[in-house]
Amino acid sequence: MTKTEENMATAKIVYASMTGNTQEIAEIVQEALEDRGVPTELTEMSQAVAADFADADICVVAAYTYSDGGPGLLPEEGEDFYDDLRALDLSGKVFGTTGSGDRFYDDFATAVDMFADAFTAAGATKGAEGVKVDLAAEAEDIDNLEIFADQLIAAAAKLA
Ligand SMILES: Cc1cc2nc3c(=O)[nH]c(=O)nc-3n(C[C@H](O)[C@H](O)[C@H](O)COP(=O)(O)O)c2cc1C
Repeated sequence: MTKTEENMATAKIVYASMTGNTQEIAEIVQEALEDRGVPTELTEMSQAVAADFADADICVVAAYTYSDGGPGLLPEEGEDFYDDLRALDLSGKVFGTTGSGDRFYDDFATAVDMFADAFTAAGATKGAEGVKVDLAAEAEDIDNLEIFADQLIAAAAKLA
């Protein structure tokens, strides 16, 4: 496992965002983790490969949900990433998922659940329930994202 000198966990957040809502959510999580002493790398999904999670103790995906009329609900740039993620061995790592959606849709923020399933398939341990945000994050969402960060850190400490 990757550890800093103080035996503190490190985190990696990969996000997909079309209009900025999920990017902001990812940045809120990054800031919350860093405020709590966890060095956190933030990468846009099309610039990342799932195997990058091998270098982190806490793995986070933040993704919007996008239904194109077909069965797909993942961001287009997330489809390969999703398949690659499922095929990894991330045992010993903690994961959390979050993202923006729109309550107007029946499949509200379903990508948050789908990425959680992919992490589970990869053998990672869920450190916090997924946080689904309706459009842009508001004060209550920010509180929930800070709790999410706390729970991920606590879960990583337990696994270490
Ligand atoms: C064509 C289209 C389809 C969408 N489908 C869904 C959907 O199935 N479920 C959902 O929760 N949100 C859906 N959304 C809403 C987006 O997920 C929402 O606007 C989100 O805030 C976008 O996040 P971003 O700003 O990070 O890109 C859809 C948006 C568009 C434009």
